Amino acid sequence: MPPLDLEEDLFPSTPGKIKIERANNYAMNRSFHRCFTSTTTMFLWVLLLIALTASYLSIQTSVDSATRYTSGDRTVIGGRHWEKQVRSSAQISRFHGMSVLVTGAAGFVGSHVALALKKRGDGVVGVDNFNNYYDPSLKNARRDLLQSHNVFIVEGDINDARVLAKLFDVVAFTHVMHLAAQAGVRYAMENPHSYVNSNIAGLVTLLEQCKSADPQPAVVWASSSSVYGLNEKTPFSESDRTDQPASLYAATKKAGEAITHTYNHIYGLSITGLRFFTVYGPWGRPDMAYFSFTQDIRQGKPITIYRGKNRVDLARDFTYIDDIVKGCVAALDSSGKSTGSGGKKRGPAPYRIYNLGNTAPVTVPTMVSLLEKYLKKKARKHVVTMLGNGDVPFTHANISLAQRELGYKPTTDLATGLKKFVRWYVSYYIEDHGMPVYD
Ligand SMILES: O=C(O)[C@H]1O[C@H](OP(=O)(O)OP(=O)(O)OC[C@H]2O[C@@H](n3ccc(=O)[nH]c3=O)[C@H](O)[C@@H]2O)[C@H](O)[C@@H](O)[C@@H]1O
Repeated sequence: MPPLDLEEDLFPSTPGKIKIERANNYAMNRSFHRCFTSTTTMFLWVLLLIALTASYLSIQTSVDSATRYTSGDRTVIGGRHWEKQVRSSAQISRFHGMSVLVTGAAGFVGSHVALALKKRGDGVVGVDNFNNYYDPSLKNARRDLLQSHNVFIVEGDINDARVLAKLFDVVAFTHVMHLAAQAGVRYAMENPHSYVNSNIAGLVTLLEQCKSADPQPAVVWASSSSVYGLNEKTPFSESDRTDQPASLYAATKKAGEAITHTYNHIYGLSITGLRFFTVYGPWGRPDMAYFSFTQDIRQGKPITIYRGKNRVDLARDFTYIDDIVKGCVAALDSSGKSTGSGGKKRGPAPYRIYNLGNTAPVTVPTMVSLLEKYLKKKARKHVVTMLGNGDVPFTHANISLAQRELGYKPTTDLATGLKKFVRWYVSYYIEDHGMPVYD
């Protein structure tokens, strides 16, 4: 009689188990025969796989190197379809409109700025590496939103000079809105190299492309309020010292300001650096406190609130996204031209730095109580003394320079802005997924 569960014996969980447990001849013969047949089949499959892999690799090497990249929707970068999408996205539909390359276009600020520019008739092309620093599905959703407004986002890294060169081959960008960066203050202790990679190496790769382009674009880019570091003089003004950063993140942004200055000085690139102050709002970054607190409060999880020395509450000059977008667009509009071309400077070009804040610092516990109100749920608060993790106790922007030169005037206070954020959060995460709005 053959053993009943032969299949199980042929795939023993412990190698050799079959011999010990089932040693009758019939089983051995059948096993040997089956094993032999399956080994031959497997061998043939392996041969086939090797042949397929070899032919795939040979096709790939014969194709232009730039076409090896593929975009998120598997569009071949540099291919005809890709080029058509880039051109269509860069189409200007208003008199004296700009064509803008937005880096970090699937990010929080990038997606908002890209959409605002497109809506008023500028040509916009995005580039983003869709990394997983936070949930990439949120970035994909932002991409879908932009796509529905005919803004195409190329999936590529700003460190990839070939992708940037391809983009500039296809479109003579008048402006670059550079928002791609490794954000977050505390994460720099976990992954320091990602800050150097994006905020320094990536910035230089992008500037190299901009300086060589003919015509050169004007560059507007995101610096950070964190460059004021351990300063105690408030509010922070652009002319204040920025030589005592409290985090590696801040240090890379400060380095970015120095690097952009050299490209302005040597190559005549028009540069505007915007020091953003804790930007928040709909479609925001889940790593930021207001966002992660919202998630935790909703789920009944405890939140950790940092407190300064002597039990002083930490405070931030929280700035609403719509105000930031207006500041970015005004900076682009007023940027002035780069003077060089093909890597040669032909005269001095503007170099500007502005604070984009709200000028109304709010403490973290007050921010939490606003969230509690809008979520209709109490937070489980765990208050701890601020760790030496790169945080600064207080930020407060002096925005008079941006007010004067950009016409920047923030209009949204934290209560109004957080209410809008919670409304978006509920519609995006809860209503869209069929879950109850409030617990
Ligand atoms: O203004 C800026 O330049 C920076 O603003 C934010 O940095 P931060 O102000 O630290 O924003 P959050 O991480 O949202 O923290 C806000 C406040 O909440 C506090 N916090 C954060 C996290 C937490 O678990 N508990 C807590 O009390 C922080 O100490 C801080 O005072 C952004 O995350 C940076 O990318 C940006 O560059």
